Amino acid sequence: MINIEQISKKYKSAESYSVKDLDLFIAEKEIFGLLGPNGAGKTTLISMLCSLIKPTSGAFTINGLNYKNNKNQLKQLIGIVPQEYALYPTLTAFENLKYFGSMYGLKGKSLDDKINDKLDQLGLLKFAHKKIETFSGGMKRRINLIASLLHNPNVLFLDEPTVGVDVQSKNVIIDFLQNLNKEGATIIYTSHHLNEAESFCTRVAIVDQGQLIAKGKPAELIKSQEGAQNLEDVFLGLTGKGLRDSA
Ligand SMILES: Nc1ncnc2c1ncn2[C@@H]1O[C@H](COP(=O)(O)OP(=O)(O)OP(=O)(O)O)[C@@H](O)[C@H]1O
Repeated sequence: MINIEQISKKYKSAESYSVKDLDLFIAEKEIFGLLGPNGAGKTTLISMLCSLIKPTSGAFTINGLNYKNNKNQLKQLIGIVPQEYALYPTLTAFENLKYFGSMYGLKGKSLDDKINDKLDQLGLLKFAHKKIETFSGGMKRRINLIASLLHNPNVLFLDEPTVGVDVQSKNVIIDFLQNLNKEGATIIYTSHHLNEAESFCTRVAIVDQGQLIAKGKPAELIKSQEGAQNLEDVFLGLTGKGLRDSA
């Protein structure tokens, strides 16, 4: 249902491509992990799929919709959880979520009920009327997650949703996403947590230097690489052990 064909992105100020000629198909109801070293192009790819930036060339469709002709329909279909918090620190959690809901035309009691329900599911109901500036990183990430799905998106994109959060918050987020998936949502997420991806994802793709270098079910990838015990072994085998710093 997500069909990506020969997609490439070269930022105006960049000398080389951040994503190059990438083909990928993601089926409905998958939990799909995009993995890769720093600077591999994961955020760039996800940002194109969310129509936040335009591809330099190539194309993609989500449920047959394309970003050139169906931008508004795509906006209703997808939810986006960015890496950075997009919350107003001096407003309460509830006020923030009311604001995000209103951007999708949601309002009234049905919106309030939905916000309370999601806050409850993510263990935050008792903090509903506290200001965001008093929240920990893990709490803000969970609010960010709720903000992205008040309009019931079919497809949820998450850019490193569990980075910098404690184990408890991480488990709550993963369980919550697994439940969403059971209810029918397709989930595409980027991560550096390979153990997490190994157990959480139905399939993963490993991206390096803007190109897809492997894809498949975690167990199949592990089996296909000699000596690999886990996804981390596969990842290091394919991407090498060198640092990927750049500036
Ligand atoms: N706005 C931009 N302008 C120019 N170059 C960019 C821009 N955004 C990203 N890049 C470059 O594109 C490449 C891919 O970056 P991207 O953020 O997509 O990687 P990533 O896999 O998400 O990395 P990380 O794991 O560190 O988040 C990098 O070389 C980065 O420096």
